[in-house]
Amino acid sequence: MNVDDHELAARLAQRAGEHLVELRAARASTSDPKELGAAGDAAAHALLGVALAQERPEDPVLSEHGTSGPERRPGGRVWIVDPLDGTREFSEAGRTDWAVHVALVDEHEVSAAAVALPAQGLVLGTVQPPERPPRGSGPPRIAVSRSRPPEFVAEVAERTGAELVPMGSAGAKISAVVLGEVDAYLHGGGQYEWDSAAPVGVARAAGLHTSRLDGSELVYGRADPWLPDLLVCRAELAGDLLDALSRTRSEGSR
Ligand SMILES: Nc1ncnc2c1ncn2[C@@H]1O[C@H](COP(=O)(O)O)[C@@H](OP(=O)(O)O)[C@H]1O
Repeated sequence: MNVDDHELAARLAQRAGEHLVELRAARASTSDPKELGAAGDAAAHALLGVALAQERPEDPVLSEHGTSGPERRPGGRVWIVDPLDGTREFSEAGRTDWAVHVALVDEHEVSAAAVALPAQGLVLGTVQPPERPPRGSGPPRIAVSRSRPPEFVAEVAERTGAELVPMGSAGAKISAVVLGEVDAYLHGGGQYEWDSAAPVGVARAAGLHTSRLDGSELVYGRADPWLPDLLVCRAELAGDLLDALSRTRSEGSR
């Protein structure tokens, strides 16, 4: 079957997600959490690698396990995948904040993407970008890492009157913004392109603001995959959040 890149991303994220749900159910009582996370990551990685080699043999694939397939060309097409984002949350019974990321990057932009949230029964993708519900009343809600929240977020929350919502997985946090469950996601201190490429592609397709914390563009498909910080938020909040970030950082560096 010849499917386009948007459909392929969604189909593969869904398939890897279903596999992870089965594996999690089958091994939950027997594995220790680290082993369960590693087994899930390895299984989803193998599934995505085989499927992309079959469906797109001319494209390289980048993940935290390295690059496979043909050699990468600067600015050329590359699939950037995170087979299991939120490994820690995947191995904690009952948690739903983990995800599968599949993105296609071309000329340093995400051109097709999907994020599966298998424990929530959802796949969000550029094939059919989800519509966000209107923002409710009340203070803005900012999703942050539950295990490694950046030190400046409390200050940004205070300046903007926002509430912090700790959550695992970059994909789950960006999806929560896409779905209107929170209004923003702030991350600083470290990440790689595979942690954000797919959910940022979906967020952009859904009309959200996406940038580095200094407001500059997020650039994907670079030789060095280190992409340590990002902001994803409702477009109408971007000005206030970037301003609060800039003040917090300049006061902090004095
Ligand atoms: N300081 C840091 N350095 C490198 N990776 C980081 C990081 N902080 C978060 N990440 C990665 O970003 C993803 C989301 O993290 P968090 O839940 O803390 O927001 C996780 O990916 P994995 O689960 O795929 O390892 C995590 O490893």
